[in-house]
Amino acid sequence: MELELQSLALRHPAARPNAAPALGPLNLRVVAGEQVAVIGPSGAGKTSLLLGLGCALRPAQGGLRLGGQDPWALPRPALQRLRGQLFLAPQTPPLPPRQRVVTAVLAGRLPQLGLWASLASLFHPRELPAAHQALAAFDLADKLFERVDRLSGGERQRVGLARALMAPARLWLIDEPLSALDPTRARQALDTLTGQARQRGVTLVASLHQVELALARFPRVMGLRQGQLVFDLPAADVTPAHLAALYAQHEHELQAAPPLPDGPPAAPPPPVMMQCR
Ligand SMILES: Nc1ncnc2c1ncn2[C@@H]1O[C@H](COP(=O)(O)OP(=O)(O)OP(=O)(O)O)[C@@H](O)[C@H]1O
Repeated sequence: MELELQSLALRHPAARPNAAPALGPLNLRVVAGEQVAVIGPSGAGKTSLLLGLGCALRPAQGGLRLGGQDPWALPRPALQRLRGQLFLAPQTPPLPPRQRVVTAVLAGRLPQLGLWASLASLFHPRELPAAHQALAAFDLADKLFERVDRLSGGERQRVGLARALMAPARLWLIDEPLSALDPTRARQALDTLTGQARQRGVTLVASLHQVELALARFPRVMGLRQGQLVFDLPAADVTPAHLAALYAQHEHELQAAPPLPDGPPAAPPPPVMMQCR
């Protein structure tokens, strides 16, 4: 799904009336099937951007087009249909505590089921093989019938990501998918997400605190700071100077410079050093 922002500004309903917008005004275009990482210090506007793209936050100013449509100009049923084509994964997936993992993952399918089929699926999970496959992609196949409240934080986060593989979505909006994962799991989860998005032709926009992974795994990287776009570049063109400017006064969120994209190939890769949280 293609997306376009024209001087888009976003405010949270609870924001002080005189507060600056959480995001923008911002111009942006992402073509269908593209993969974009959004980085920036805490409070930069990354989550707000994803909420705006996911039609969970109404523009305060400017325009938004998703797949060529202005979602906020659509009649309600059409807006609901459009929302069914978006998958918005919050940092902490809202998983009911006593729910089984299988039910939580199959909930990703709900936008394409009717009301009765949705209700029935709560009691008699259908499509078990698909749920199993989605979980296996995140190394969670053995948790299919486990209760959600018996999972670790990282496992819960991966269940939230497995839902994306079940969703009939054309746009995945993923907020900090790796915050509860160790470095190895983080790399695996990101490879699964980007690989699956590519296979399905889904557009992927993900906010990340792991700058080195954003640069290594995404072709395009946007830097946000105080709601403004600092850069929007191919990952290979992002330099340590860009990152230093993006994280100025927030250096604790960026503890080391990334390996230079065209640095000497003989050197062994440095350990994962940039823990931005
Ligand atoms: N629910 C809210 N009500 C009012 N203001 C908010 C709300 N959520 C975020 N903001 C404000 O909007 C701005 C952008 O916040 P946002 O959560 O989008 O940043 P972020 O880059 O995702 O931060 P983080 O990396 O810490 O998650 C901040 O100034 C923040 O204080």
